[in-house]
Amino acid sequence: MRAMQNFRPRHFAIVPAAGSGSRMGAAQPKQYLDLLGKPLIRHSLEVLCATPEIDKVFVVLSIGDAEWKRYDWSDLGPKLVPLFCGGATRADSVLGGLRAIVHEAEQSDWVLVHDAARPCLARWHIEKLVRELAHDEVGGLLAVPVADTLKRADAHRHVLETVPRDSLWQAQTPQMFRYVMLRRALEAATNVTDEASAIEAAGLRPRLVEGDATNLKVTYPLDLHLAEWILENRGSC
Ligand SMILES: Nc1ccn([C@@H]2O[C@H](COP(=O)(O)OP(=O)(O)OP(=O)(O)O)[C@@H](O)[C@H]2O)c(=O)n1
Ligand SMILES: C[C@](O)(CO)[C@H](O)COP(=O)(O)O
Repeated sequence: MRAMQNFRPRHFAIVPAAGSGSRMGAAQPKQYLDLLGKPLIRHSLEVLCATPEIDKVFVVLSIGDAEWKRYDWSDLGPKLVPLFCGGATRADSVLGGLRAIVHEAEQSDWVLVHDAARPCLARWHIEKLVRELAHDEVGGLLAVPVADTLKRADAHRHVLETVPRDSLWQAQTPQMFRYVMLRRALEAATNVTDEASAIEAAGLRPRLVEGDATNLKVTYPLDLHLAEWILENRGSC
């Protein structure tokens, strides 16, 4: 237990990076694809490690990951800790990471889960999330309001309904919750695609913190080109 006099909840980042990138269709997992001369994963790791509010960055890699050790990460400093405990699903990988830090994280510490597949994370995204959720009872996530009209379709792609979009948001990452709350929620959850879903299933209501569209998830080949443009032109957009 840490001394109370210098008590400040710590912020641990967990970066799930154990996916196969099947929708990208590349020869290697998308987190290692070249993006402006460095592996895609490195972009958000650099930002997380350089952000003073973040105390440690745990990267969850697949057990058989043979790419990680091909790179020199030493310039990112001692904050960065690789964990070879990825699972079959993203939620399994995040839970594996949470379990791996059980002796380091305390109940009141915050965990920020960030997709390795979101390389355009900016420091202001992290700082805004940490600032706006600092006193929140539950925690929350970066999100952007839905801008397109949304349709629900049947199996034959015929429209069933237009979904009112005025209260719809697209979830992003980082998603930030207290360590024990998040671990227990994920241990109880089934078939969740983000951390907030597990928290909601526990009967709690995460807060949305507005980010922006530059923090896209690189899922399909086009997204890699969009990420490249964003990283090269972020200052002017
Ligand atoms: N078993 C898994 C699956 C995904 N992820 C990570 O979760 C993030 C978001 O997942 P996604 O974009 O779906 O990545 P992939 O699962 O690799 O992509 P795909 O679904 O196209 O295979 C990625 O950083 C990915 O590496 C993970 O750590 N463990
Ligand atoms: C966590 C997430 O990025 C929020 O939008 C998204 O759910 C990840 O989905 P994926 O299918 O695992 O990429």
